Amino acid sequence: MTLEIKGIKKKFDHHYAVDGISLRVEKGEMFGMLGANGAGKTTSFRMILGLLDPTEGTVTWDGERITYKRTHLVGYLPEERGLFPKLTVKEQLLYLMRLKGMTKPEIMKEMRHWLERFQVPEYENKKVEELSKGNQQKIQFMAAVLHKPELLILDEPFSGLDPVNSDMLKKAVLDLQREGTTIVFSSHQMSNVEELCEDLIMLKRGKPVLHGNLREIKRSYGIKSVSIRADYELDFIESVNGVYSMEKSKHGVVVKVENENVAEDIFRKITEKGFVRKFEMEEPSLHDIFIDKVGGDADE
Ligand SMILES: Nc1ncnc2c1ncn2[C@@H]1O[C@H](COP(=O)(O)OP(=O)(O)OP(=O)(O)O)[C@@H](O)[C@H]1O
Repeated sequence: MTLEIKGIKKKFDHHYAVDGISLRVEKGEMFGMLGANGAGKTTSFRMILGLLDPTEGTVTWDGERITYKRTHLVGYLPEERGLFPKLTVKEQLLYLMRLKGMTKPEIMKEMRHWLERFQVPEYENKKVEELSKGNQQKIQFMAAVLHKPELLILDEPFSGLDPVNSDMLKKAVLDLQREGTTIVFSSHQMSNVEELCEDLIMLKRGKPVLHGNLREIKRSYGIKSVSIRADYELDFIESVNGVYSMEKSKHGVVVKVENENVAEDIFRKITEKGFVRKFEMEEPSLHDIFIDKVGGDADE
C-alpha cells in the first residue's frame, strides 16, 4: 500500500497554491510536510483526501483515487478544528464514526479506549464547548483515528498543546505507525519533525525545495555548525573564506561554515595559534535548514 502523488498542482484564481509535487509514502511510514504559512500544505492534504480536485496531477492510495467510497480508509485531523460545540463527546464521535461505517458498539469500545489512553474518561458526556482547546484537540484526534484508518493525515497535530499533551499525542502517533498506519503530517515545530519522521518534503510557495530522507538531507546539507573553544582570541575566524556567521557563546564560538573544507581550514589556522580545547562539527538542525531554504517566507 502506497500513497503516490504525481505532479499535483492547484490553481486558485491566478496563482498556484501547489505547483508540482510528486512523492511516494510507503505503508507504515511517517512522512513530514513542511513549509512556511501559505506554502501549500493544507491544499496538498485536501487533494490527497479527495476533498479538492487537483488542477493537474494525480493522487492514489493503494493504486486508486480516494473518493467518498474510500473515506473509511483515511483519517484526517484538519488544521481548522471542526467539532460541533453543542454535542457531547459521545454524540460527536457516534455521529462522525458512523459516517465512516463503524457500528455503535465498535465506536463505544474504541472511544472508551482512547479516552482512557488520553486520561480523560470523564469527558464522554461533556459538551465539546466545555473542554479546553487542548482537550478538544484530543477529541478531534480521536475522530481521525477511531476507525483505524490505513492512511492518516495530520495537519498541525501538536499546535496549541502543552508539553505533556504534546508528548501524549506523539506517543499515540508513534504507536499507530508501529501498528502499520501510514502517516503524513505537517508541523511548524521542527523538533517534532526531527523526532518523528524519516522522510520529508519542504515546500516554498507550492514548490518542493527539499525532498528525501531526513538523515540524508542533514548529512548532505552543505552548511555545518562548528563549535570551538580555545585559549586565545578567535575573532579572526569571521574573515575566513566560507564562514557565514560567528556567534560568541559562554564557552567559545559557534561558527556556520559553507562546507567541511572550510571547517578544516579553520582547524588548521587555530592549531597554528596554540592549544584547541574544543573543536566539534555538528550537522545542521532542521530548524537551520528550514530558515535557509524557506527564508523570508517563514514567520518562525
Ligand atoms: N480556497 C481557496 N481559495 C483561494 N486561495 C486559497 C484557497 N485555499 C488556499 N488558498 C491559498 O493557497 C495558498 C496555500 O494555502 P495553504 O492553506 O495550503 O497553506 P499552508 O501551507 O497549509 O499554510 P499554513 O501553514 O498557514 O496552514 C495560500 O496562499 C492560500 O491563501
